[in-house]
Formats: sequence, C-alpha cells, structure tokens
Amino acid sequence: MQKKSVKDIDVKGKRVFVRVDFNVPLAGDMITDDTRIQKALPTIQYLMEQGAKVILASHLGRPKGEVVEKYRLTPVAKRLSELLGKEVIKVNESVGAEPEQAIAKMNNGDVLLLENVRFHAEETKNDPNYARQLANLADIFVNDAFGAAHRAHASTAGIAQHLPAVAGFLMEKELANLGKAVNNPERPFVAIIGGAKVSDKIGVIENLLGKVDTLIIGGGMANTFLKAQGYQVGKSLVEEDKVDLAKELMAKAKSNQVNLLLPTDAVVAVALEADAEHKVVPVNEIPEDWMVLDIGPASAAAFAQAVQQANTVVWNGPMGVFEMDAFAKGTEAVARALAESQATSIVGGGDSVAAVNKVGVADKISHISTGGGASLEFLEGKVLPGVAALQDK
Ligand SMILES: Nc1ncnc2c1ncn2[C@@H]1O[C@H](COP(=O)(O)OP(=O)(O)OP(=O)(O)O)[C@@H](O)[C@H]1O
Ligand SMILES: O=C(O)[C@H](O)COP(=O)(O)O
Repeated sequence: MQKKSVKDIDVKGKRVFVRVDFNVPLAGDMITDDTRIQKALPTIQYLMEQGAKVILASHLGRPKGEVVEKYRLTPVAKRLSELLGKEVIKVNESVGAEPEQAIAKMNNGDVLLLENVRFHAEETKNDPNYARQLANLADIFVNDAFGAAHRAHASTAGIAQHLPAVAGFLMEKELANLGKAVNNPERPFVAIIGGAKVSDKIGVIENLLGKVDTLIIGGGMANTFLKAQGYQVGKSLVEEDKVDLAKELMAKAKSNQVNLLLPTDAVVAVALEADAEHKVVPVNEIPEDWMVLDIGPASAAAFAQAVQQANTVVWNGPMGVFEMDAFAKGTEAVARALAESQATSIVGGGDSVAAVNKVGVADKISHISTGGGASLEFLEGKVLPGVAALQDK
C-alpha cells in the first residue's frame, strides 16, 4: 500500500515534526560519515521552501533513557547548519518548556533540532504520554527516518496516532528502491551480513535463508557461528546464548540448499586497539587470549568470488573493526568486490556505508540505504512499524 507523502499535504506555516535518522558514526564529537544527514536534506529543504517550521527529531546511539553527553545531537546540528547554509536552532530537550518556547519563536522556513529522543526511556518503550508530548510540539508528522522505521518507538510510531502522518522523500525512495531489488531479485542472490549487533541481526538470518542463494557471514556476527562450528574464539565478541541458534541456522541453510560462507581464516589481536599485536590464523587456531577483529585474506578472497558470481547483492555490517586500519582489509575487500561486480548492489547500515565511502566506491553501488537493521527487516518481508503508522494514499 502506498503511503501519503509530504507532497500530498499543505505545510505552509505549519509546525512539521520530522523524524530523521541522524544516528551517524562519531569519533569524539567528529562526525566520520554524514551520509544520513545528507540524505535527509531533500525533505528538509522542501519543507523550508514551502514555508513550514521544521522541527527535527532523532536518536543517536543507545543512551538507554539517560542523558549521555557524548550522544548529544550538538555536532549534528552544526553539520546540518553547514549543509543547509542556515543556522539550525538546537535545543537541549525533546519535550517540555525549552522546545515549546523555541518553537513559538520560529519563523516560517526555520529549522530546529530537538535533543536526542533516547535520553527519555519512554521513547523506546513507545510510551503514549511521551508520544503525545512530542505530538503537542507540531501540527504534522513526517517520517523520513527509514533507518529507524523497524523500531516501534514514540517518535517513529506512537506520535503518528496524534497527528496527520506522512512519509518524507528519503523514506519513499528507500521503500521504492529496496522493494524493486527484493520483490524479484535477479539470481544468484547473495546476502553479506556482518557487524556487531549480533542478537539484533541473527534472527534476520533465519528469514534470509528462505530467500537467498548464498549467505556470507563475517564481522562480529561470524564469531557466534565459529563457536557453533566447535572452534574456540578466545576473547572475541560472541553471544553465548545464540550459539545453539547459530547451529540451527547452519542446519537450515543446509536443508534449504543455501550456500553458507563463514570465515576460514581471521585476523586476531591481543586487544581491541589500533596498534595491538595481531596476526592471521586459520579459524581452528585462534589463540585463547586473542580476539578476532577481521576476516582473513583467504576468507576475503572467497567472499569476493561469491560476489563476482552474483546478480543481486545485499550487504549489511562490516567484516571487521574497519575503523582501525589493521582490521579494515576484509571490509575493504568486500567493498571493492561489490564495486567491481555487475550485480545490483545494495549496501545498508551506518557503518557499512561509512566503509564504502572510506574505500571511495559509493558511486559504484546501485543503492546506498540509510537503513541497517531496517533494510534487513524490509528484505525479510516484515512490515516496518514506522511505515505502517503512516497514512495510506
Ligand atoms: N569481529 C568484530 N569484533 C568486534 N566488533 C566488530 C567486529 N567486526 C565488526 N565489528 C564492529 O561492528 C560495528 C558495526 O556493526 P553494526 O551491526 O552496527 O553495523 P552497521 O552497518 O552500522 O548497521 P546498523 O546501521 O544496523 O547499525 C563496527 O563498529 C565494527 O567495528
Ligand atoms: O543505526 C541504525 O540501524 C538505526 O539508526 C537504528 O538504531 P538502533 O539499532 O539503535 O535502533
């Protein structure tokens, strides 16, 4: 069902609450990749041109319902001001007197950024009172946060019960592009899953096993599978309580005749530090006190070969701790393989997109999605709560 868009309503002079996904990768207060901010610009600029009062809301990180200084949206407001060429008003709260007073002073075409909505525990609980407080700030709700659309939170879903609720341009574009790729994927269809959000994404794998021809697993995610294969993984990131699930998934891959590719070698280090002592080992020789921080060269070559043979590739989650050069080679190899392939390629996830940008191949990817978990859940065929909450056309 097509959702109403920001173009379907009159926004002039209205207070428009726009949920964006400004959950950008940061190093201190430096934004290391601003893709998610850039991609939200068309909706923001359109609303400014139409004379709306633009009230932006986002989460950043997972502050668990408390004010965490490093997760303030101040650096984001600064970057957005530069990109818009206009000062963005930044407030230090998402509800209550401070935003209310600042919004009352806004002129048509002004842009205001609320503080991180996850500083309130009520946000992730989709608390109706908090949703109502957010809704009280505005006349219209626009959801442009595709990256957070798989979350049923107060600012992505709850608020839509109180205001006319429509999709932004980024949301529309993501749904159209991802929909095209997954409804009838050209085969072989290969999915590459990595990153660190193991428990978040391991469930996704189950559903993908019914859709893809080849499933490649790397990054922190792979460690749980290596453990399930009986290897010892030392001090690596691993989710012990998901080891049995990993075993079941390996069995399901076999019965579904899905080619499951796991790392056969790894870069291990003594600590999670940029200059830590490190070496390449086969996965059956991971030393007890070391940790896996990247896939090894043999795994990278095997993964690249599978990508070469694909006609559709979906990638979410880096193959290692790519933020540190010593552990970036596996991720960079996969990014290059995608860039060189003729396949329709979709890359999603804050860090995966940062990796593609770091290698300089973003223009060779068919669709860069701002959604990580969201794009995966969409690919699974799930209805995203942030989309379901919007009005139908
Ligand atoms: N072997 C590993 N051990 C520990 N951390 C890892 C390992 N491999 C990758 N990572 C970390 O995973 C993080 C990215 O994981 P994440 O699941 O958040 O991916 P993402 O692309 O940002 O997707 P999303 O947008 O859903 O968050 C990076 O910070 C990276 O350092
Ligand atoms: O980075 C993401 O995938 C989105 O911003 C959602 O973040 P979350 O996984 O913390 O809900």
